[in-house]
Amino acid sequence: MTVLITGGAGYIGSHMTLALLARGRRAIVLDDLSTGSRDAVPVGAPLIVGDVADEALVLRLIAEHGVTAIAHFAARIVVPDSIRDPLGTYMANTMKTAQLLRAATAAGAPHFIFSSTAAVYGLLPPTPTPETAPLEPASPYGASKLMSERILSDAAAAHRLRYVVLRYFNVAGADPQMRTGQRAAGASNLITLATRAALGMTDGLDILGTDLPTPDGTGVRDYIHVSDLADAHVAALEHLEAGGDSATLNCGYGRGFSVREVIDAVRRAAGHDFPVREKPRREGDPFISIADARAIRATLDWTPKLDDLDVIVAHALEWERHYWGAEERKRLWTARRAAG
Ligand SMILES: NC(=O)c1ccc[n+]([C@@H]2O[C@H](COP(=O)([O-])OP(=O)(O)OC[C@H]3O[C@@H](n4cnc5c(N)ncnc54)[C@H](O)[C@@H]3O)[C@@H](O)[C@H]2O)c1
Ligand SMILES: O=c1ccn([C@@H]2O[C@H](COP(=O)(O)OP(=O)(O)O[C@H]3O[C@H](CO)[C@H](O)[C@H](O)[C@H]3O)[C@@H](O)[C@H]2O)c(=O)[nH]1
Repeated sequence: MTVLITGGAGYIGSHMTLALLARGRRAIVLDDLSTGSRDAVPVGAPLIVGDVADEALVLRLIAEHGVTAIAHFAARIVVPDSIRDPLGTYMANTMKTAQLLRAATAAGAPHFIFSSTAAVYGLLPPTPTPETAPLEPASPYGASKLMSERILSDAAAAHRLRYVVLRYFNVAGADPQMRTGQRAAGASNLITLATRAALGMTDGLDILGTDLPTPDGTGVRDYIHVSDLADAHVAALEHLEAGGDSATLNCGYGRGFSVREVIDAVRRAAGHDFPVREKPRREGDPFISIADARAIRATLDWTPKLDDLDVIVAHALEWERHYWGAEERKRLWTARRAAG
């Protein structure tokens, strides 16, 4: 009963590995370290450096370790990169998911958990957004994930495979014990950027749009703590192991916060102010993105423990401080100043 975690050296996969080990489960990590980091893989889970599309390798791992479930996190995740390089994105996300599924079905691994995204819903979904909302991804990234969902459901229908697709909303925060967190220097998500601005690693934060049709004019998102998200994966695995049906579920808390509310939370956590500039809206950003989270609550045995923006932001800030260290923060700040 070993779980193969692809992308387990990355941000979310490393949290799921911790969550599994905490339950006394066996986990192995397959990661090519393209964006992940060796240090992120928790002690207790062997790391195999390799590609999810290496079918011979995956077949060998399944046989040698007795793999009964695959949690597939490995992907290229940067939306603007997917617009610049759609073919690379489809190859990395969609084709490689198909290749991984070919190995999984050939070896008879019965359970599969897939990391999808709210980006499958497009720019103007109904809010809160149910799983039945129109699927109109606005980027190759969202489309690559939607196509993977379809491939997975077709493969499951034809083989002895059951799955849970989790469509994440906005993932943030870090392990409360600071064992792992966001390690990408180039991370572009709001909470990471705001905490780095508060720590003086950058010269401030841009609010991307203050004239949106939202209560305070800034974008609204459903921020979910990464450790709660990891627990949702474990609950999804246990659902499948208990004989539960395949399911596609939103993964969010079902409530939203604006950019200004996030900034206020970061100011509270840091105990001081930091520079904030008002800029035009970002092309292709949804105004509001909030999960209709009823289906996940009804389907999985999952109770979020960290549904509090102040907690999410405090953990993100503590991680940034802990991970980067004072010297590195100073170096990043100086490099940023030199770059203008
Ligand atoms: N971070 C978010 O806010 C968010 C939101 C929605 C969905 N997701 C999805 O969650 C998953 C994990 O995202 P993350 O934020 O942890 O990203 P990440 O970049 O930190 O992790 C991805 C990991 O996959 C590895 N990888 C990439 N291609 C690989 C390959 N071909 N073979 C083996 N390993 C490979 C990378 O080295 C990295 O360790 C992704 O599928 C992403 O699309 C993330
Ligand atoms: O410097 C910034 C960065 C972001 N924002 C705003 O903050 C909100 C959140 O933006 P993020 O970049 O943190 O997240 P997105 O909602 O754009 O995207 C996230 O959710 C998507 C799903 O909808 C995808 O999964 C994507 O990978 C993931 O990063 C948005 O209103 C955005 O305009 C700012 O004001 N300033």
